[in-house]
Amino acid sequence: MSAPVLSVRNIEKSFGGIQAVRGVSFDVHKGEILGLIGPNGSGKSTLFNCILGQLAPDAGEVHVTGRNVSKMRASDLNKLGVGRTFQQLSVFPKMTVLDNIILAGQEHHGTMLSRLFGPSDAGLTQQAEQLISFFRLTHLRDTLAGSLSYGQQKLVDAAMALMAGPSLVLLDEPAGGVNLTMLANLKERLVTYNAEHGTTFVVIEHNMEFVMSLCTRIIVLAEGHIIAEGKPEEIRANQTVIDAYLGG
Ligand SMILES: Nc1ncnc2c1ncn2[C@@H]1O[C@H](COP(=O)(O)OP(=O)(O)OP(=O)(O)O)[C@@H](O)[C@H]1O
Repeated sequence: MSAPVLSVRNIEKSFGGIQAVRGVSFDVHKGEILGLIGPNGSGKSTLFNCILGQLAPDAGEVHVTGRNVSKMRASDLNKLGVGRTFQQLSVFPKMTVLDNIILAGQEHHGTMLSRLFGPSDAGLTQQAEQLISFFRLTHLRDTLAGSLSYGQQKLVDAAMALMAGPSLVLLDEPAGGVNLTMLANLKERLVTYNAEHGTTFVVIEHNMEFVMSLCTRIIVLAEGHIIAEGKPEEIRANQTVIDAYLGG
């Protein structure tokens, strides 16, 4: 069997006296859409930031397709084929949808120097156009991103994360603040992208309906450790999970 796309091994992270993540381990295999859920303060963001090289864990390792990336910076992880979105939108409001997405591709492809003096495009426009079409944003291609609805900006954000042609994408609360119609659209597009490209997704999300319908497997964190893991229907019926959410 091939190496997991993502292997998280015994990650620990404390802030002063607060043990935010207490020895978390899990694997994610190619093509999975893994949901990472848990009550507020359970350690999801801290774990995400440790995986993505934005926080140095106190202990543990992160492997991407068998390679130890524990000490790697976020920008280098991106070059290895790991994409991400942020809880806060990362679009530039005064740039068009197309330019935002091309810029995300440029960040993946090269340094500032090569972007200034290298070929201006390198196929990025075509790739960006394809993603714009995929997310059904063609009519907004030349619109300034700042004038889009919040949900539309979330779609642009997702397209930006996919510009690197990543094998693994981490989505940080993709459904936050998005209306129901746009949410259904976002979910359907992510599922289709996953089916067409085999891209692996890991998703932190508070919206239970979204997570239950999007994910193939769910891991539940509480107080910094994993309390349950399984298919959405198993998690929905798990009494330990229900108790954790009710504060039991
Ligand atoms: N930079 C920090 N300094 C101090 N404590 C922190 C820091 N970041 C997180 N914590 C604490 O670590 C614990 C886990 O927080 P974390 O944000 O990872 O949880 P979460 O599950 O993502 O929460 P939420 O769902 O509310 O975003 C919390 O007790 C939080 O207060």
